[in-house]
Amino acid sequence: MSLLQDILYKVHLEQVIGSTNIEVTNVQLDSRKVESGGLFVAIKGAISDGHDFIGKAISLGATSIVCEDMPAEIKENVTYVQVKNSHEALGYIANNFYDNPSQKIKLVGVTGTNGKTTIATLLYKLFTGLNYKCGLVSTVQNIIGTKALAAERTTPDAVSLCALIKQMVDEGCQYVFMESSSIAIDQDRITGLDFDGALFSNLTLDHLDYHKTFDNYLKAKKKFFDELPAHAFAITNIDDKNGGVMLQNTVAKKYTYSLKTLADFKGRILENSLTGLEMLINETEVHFRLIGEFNAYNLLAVYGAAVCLGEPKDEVLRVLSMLSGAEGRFDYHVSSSKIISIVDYAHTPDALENVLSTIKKLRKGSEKVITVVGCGGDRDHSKRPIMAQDAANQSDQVILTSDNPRSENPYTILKEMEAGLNSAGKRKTITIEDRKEAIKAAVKFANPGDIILVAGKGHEKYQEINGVKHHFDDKEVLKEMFELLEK
Ligand SMILES: CC(=O)N[C@H]1[C@@H](OP(=O)(O)OP(=O)(O)OC[C@H]2O[C@@H](n3ccc(=O)[nH]c3=O)[C@H](O)[C@@H]2O)O[C@H](CO)[C@@H](O)[C@@H]1O[C@H](C)C(=O)N[C@@H](C)C(=O)N[C@H](CCC(=O)O)C(=O)O
Ligand SMILES: Nc1ncnc2c1ncn2[C@@H]1O[C@H](COP(=O)(O)OP(=O)(O)OP(=O)(O)O)[C@@H](O)[C@H]1O
Ligand SMILES: N[C@H](CCC[C@H](N)C(=O)O)C(=O)O
Ligand SMILES: [Mg+2]
Repeated sequence: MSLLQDILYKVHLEQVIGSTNIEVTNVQLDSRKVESGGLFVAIKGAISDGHDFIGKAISLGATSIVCEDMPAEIKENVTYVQVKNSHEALGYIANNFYDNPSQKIKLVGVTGTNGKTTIATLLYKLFTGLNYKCGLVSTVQNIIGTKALAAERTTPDAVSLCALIKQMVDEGCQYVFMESSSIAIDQDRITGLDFDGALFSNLTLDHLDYHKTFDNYLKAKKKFFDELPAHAFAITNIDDKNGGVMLQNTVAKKYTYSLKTLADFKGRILENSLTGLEMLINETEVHFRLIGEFNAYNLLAVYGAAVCLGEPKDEVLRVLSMLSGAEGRFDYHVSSSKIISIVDYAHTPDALENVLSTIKKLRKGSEKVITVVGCGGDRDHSKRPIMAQDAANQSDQVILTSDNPRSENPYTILKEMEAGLNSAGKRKTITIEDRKEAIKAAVKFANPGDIILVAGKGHEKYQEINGVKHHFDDKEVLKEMFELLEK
């Protein structure tokens, strides 16, 4: 329990009606979860307006309300706090309510279009390997020590996030590695957290449905670095066009990593094959189990962060060389008839291009590349035609299929993808809406030595159709089809 006046520390107040000298027992941004003695923060969202649920929150026992607009009806025994920005206020309130857990551990955040999960997961595995108890907040899962919890989003809302970090602190974690998605940064889900370090991977096309312009998307990522404290470190990929911009206005200690130019953490790829990466990192030669140039970047970022956190370089490289990546990221399998299948979470044009160019470089001879790919519904439309053509550019055969159609008609999504194909692309592409049938067709088309890429869903264990999540697992379906067709 805490006093409302303490919980409001750092919040920009406009007006207060009622006493702030009252106890708050729970903080909620969803009226349906409010319990007796609760503080309800009304947020204007994309779908609904939390201000419409203030009455409901009070009927469930809320005694404090934080809002941008004062309601017409003011109830006795309820304290109303008007703020300029409810999202930002919620960030500070959540941190104060949970007693600022991020100040009690080392917290490192990762942002960028692609690579966040990989980098955060590798950091978690590395520091666990260095004998620390660690927490992970990621798209695939959240982990406290060795206990895995399901993750609903990449970066949870401010209340769930602070509660999670508090649990990590209470259970003795010394480090927390987390993904900071651009949407979460924009919605102040990470406002008020005390970061010790931040990493930037890259910025390419995604989430324009939400951010509207590339400039807004860039600004959301940059806000993370602009708000870092001076004691934190900030590491950027200087080979990315926007890598420098990210650190322009930060007061944190600045570091760079690169595969192409001089940098604090400099890497060079000596060999890139299906057995892994042979790299020179700041003059030390190391072999890694991860595959592909994009993972060379991820490994450099992880190495840089570990060095910034004071770990001995040789020990970092020794542990890092033994690690595998995150589930569903370049997840590689060879069937009994020697057909190679790769499940990868590439769901942006850049990621798809990277995965396919990695596959291309790994090909030895005349093996065919068969790509199965779709695009998610209720997400950025602009990436759909581009991803179809990207797939066609670097594959011998493309099967367009459904990803998570969500509330959209899957055929509309597929039509938008097909519209991006040039005539050569059209000739090698077929569309099979049913994802299971699409994977089956790919396995049928493949001969020994050929490579099947199933892109877009990676670790996901479901397919979301009209608000219902049906069990679906690309790796499981591939296995089933190999068993069925290779008998
Ligand atoms: C577009 C977006 O990010 N939406 C998120 C956002 O919703 P919103 O603010 O628009 O909420 P809303 O539904 O309009 O409701 C407004 C407010 O009214 C409240 N409400 C609503 C109904 C009610 O009865 N009572 C009530 O109090 C809601 O709790 C909310 O506070 O805030 C909600 C609470 O945190 C999130 O659940 C919701 O995530 C939706 C489900 C989502 O799909 N988000 C995705 C796009 C997302 O966040 N992705 C990123 C990036 C992914 C990546 O690249 O890895 C992520 O970090 O996961
Ligand atoms: N550094 C990188 N640069 C470009 N592409 C990458 C990089 N790292 C991974 N990828 C590709 O992007 C896909 C997603 O990687 P990852 O899950 O690590 O990214 P993410 O930023 O967490 O994505 P999301 O925002 O959806 O959670 C991978 O499956 C791979 O195809
Ligand atoms: N975190 C990303 C994941 C996309 C994964 C893809 N399978 C899809 O459903 O579009 C998002 O919510 O936009
Ligand atoms: Mg992620």
